[in-house]
Amino acid sequence: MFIEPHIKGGKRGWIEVICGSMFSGKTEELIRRLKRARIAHLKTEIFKPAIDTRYDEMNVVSHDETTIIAQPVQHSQNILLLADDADVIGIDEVQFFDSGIVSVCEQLALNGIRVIVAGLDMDFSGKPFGPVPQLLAVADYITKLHAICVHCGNIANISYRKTKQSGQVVIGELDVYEPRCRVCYEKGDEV
Ligand SMILES: Nc1ncnc2c1ncn2[C@@H]1O[C@H](COP(=O)(O)OP(=O)(O)O)[C@@H](O)[C@H]1O
Ligand SMILES: Cc1cn([C@H]2C[C@H](O)[C@@H](COP(=O)(O)O)O2)c(=O)[nH]c1=O
Ligand SMILES: [Zn+2]
Repeated sequence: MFIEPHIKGGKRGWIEVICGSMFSGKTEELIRRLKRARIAHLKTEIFKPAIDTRYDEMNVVSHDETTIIAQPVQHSQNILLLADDADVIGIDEVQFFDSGIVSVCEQLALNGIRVIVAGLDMDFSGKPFGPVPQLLAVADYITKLHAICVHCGNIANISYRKTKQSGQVVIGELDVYEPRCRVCYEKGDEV
């Protein structure tokens, strides 16, 4: 479990990254941290890339249907404009943002904001996904989560794509992806 850092005096910002495969609980963990911040009477703002309309155009929704109100944005720079006077900012599906999201997060943290981002560390082929490696490099706190391999019940670290689509970005759910462990991932369609 992630323990919120206790900062002595002054308003200091920092960057938290929650990463892992699909179904590992990234969105649930993001929502949990944001709800706790609200309980502490902190002002929160939540953003997601406009491309992700799977469950809902506006809200961030986990696979288990936990929900929180969010603002869809087209470009990372919009977040700086919409941040208002937030104490805590959450960003889901951060892998889909342009590379400018890294400096946006750093700027927000410099401004004293706690920035929590959640996203896929790897795509379906095992390649690092979009800005996530750079975000991991500049993060103050990192949480790596794991799903359960749908074939053997072990810890799953990667999202296996069940279709033949080859592009990096293919929005989908269990119809397109399943979380797998290393061994079951290597077996491909022969699992
Ligand atoms: N194979 C699986 N392993 C773990 N959780 C799963 C699996 N399949 C479905 N789930 C559900 O997905 C939830 C996590 O959803 P979510 O937070 O949206 O994950 P992520 O954002 O990492 O894709 C779990 O609490 C569980 O109910
Ligand atoms: C592995 C992988 C995933 N995607 C897409 C599929 C989903 O729409 C999101 C991930 O959502 P989650 O909250 O982490 O379950 O990303 C993709 O476009 N390309 C990939 O390689
Ligand atoms: Zn497995």
